[in-house]
Amino acid sequence: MCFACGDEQANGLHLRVFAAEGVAVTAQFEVAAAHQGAPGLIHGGLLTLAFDEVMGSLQWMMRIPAVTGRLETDFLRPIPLGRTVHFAARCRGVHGRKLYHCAEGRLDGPDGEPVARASALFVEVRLDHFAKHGRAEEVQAVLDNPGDHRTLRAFEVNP
Ligand SMILES: CCCCCCCC/C=C\CCCCCCCC(=O)SCCNC(=O)CCNC(=O)[C@H](O)C(C)(C)COP(=O)(O)OP(=O)(O)OC[C@H]1O[C@@H](n2cnc3c(N)ncnc32)[C@H](O)[C@@H]1OP(=O)(O)O
Repeated sequence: MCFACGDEQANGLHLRVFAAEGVAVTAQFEVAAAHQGAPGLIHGGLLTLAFDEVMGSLQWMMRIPAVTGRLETDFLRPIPLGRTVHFAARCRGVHGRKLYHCAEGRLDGPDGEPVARASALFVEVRLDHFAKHGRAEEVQAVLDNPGDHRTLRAFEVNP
C-alpha cells in the first residue's frame, strides 16, 4: 500500500498519474490538512515525496524497473494547505542503467504559478531487488495478487 498513491492510505497523497505527450506524465496533489509542516503550509518533505512518485511513474511507463538514486527539489514558493499542485514530469535521457528525470509543480492549474522543481536520477534494478530487500509479508502479498499493485497494472492513460 503505497503512501503516495495508495487509495487505502487515509492521510496519503492519493496521487493519480496520467500519461502525457512523449515520455512524460502529469499528476495532481490536493494538499490536505494532514500534509502540514509549518502552520497552514505543506511539509516540504511531502512535496519531495510527490516528486519521487511522479517521476518514479515514468519508468513504469517505460517498463524499466528502477529505484530513486538521487532526488533534488527546488522549493520556489510556499504552498498553502487546501490548494492543488499540478505536476508535469518527463524523462530527459537514459544512460546505461541510469534514468534522468525532471519535473515541475504549479499551483492550482497546469499553467499556474511555478512553485517547485525537481530532478532525479533513477537506477534500473532487476525485479528481484524488491523481492530481496522488501519485508517478506508485503512481497508475498504482491506475488499472490499482482493485480492489486498499481504499478504492475497497465499504465493509466488520459482520463
Ligand atoms: C518479485 C517481487 C515483485 C515485486 C514487484 C514490485 C514492483 C515494484 C513496485 C513499485 C516500486 C516503485 C515504487 C516507487 C517508489 C518511488 C521510488 C522510490 O522511492 S525507490 C526507494 C528509494 N530508493 C532506494 O531505496 C534505492 C536504494 N539504493 C540502492 O538500492 C542502490 O544504491 C541502487 C540500486 C540505486 C544502485 O546500486 P547498484 O549496486 O545496483 O548500482 P551502482 O553501480 O551503485 O549504481 C549504478 C549507476 O548509478 C550511479 N548512481 C547510483 N546512485 C547514485 C547517486 N545517488 N548519485 C549519482 N549516481 C548514482 C552509479 O554511479 C552508477 O553509475 P555508472 O553506471 O557507474 O555510471
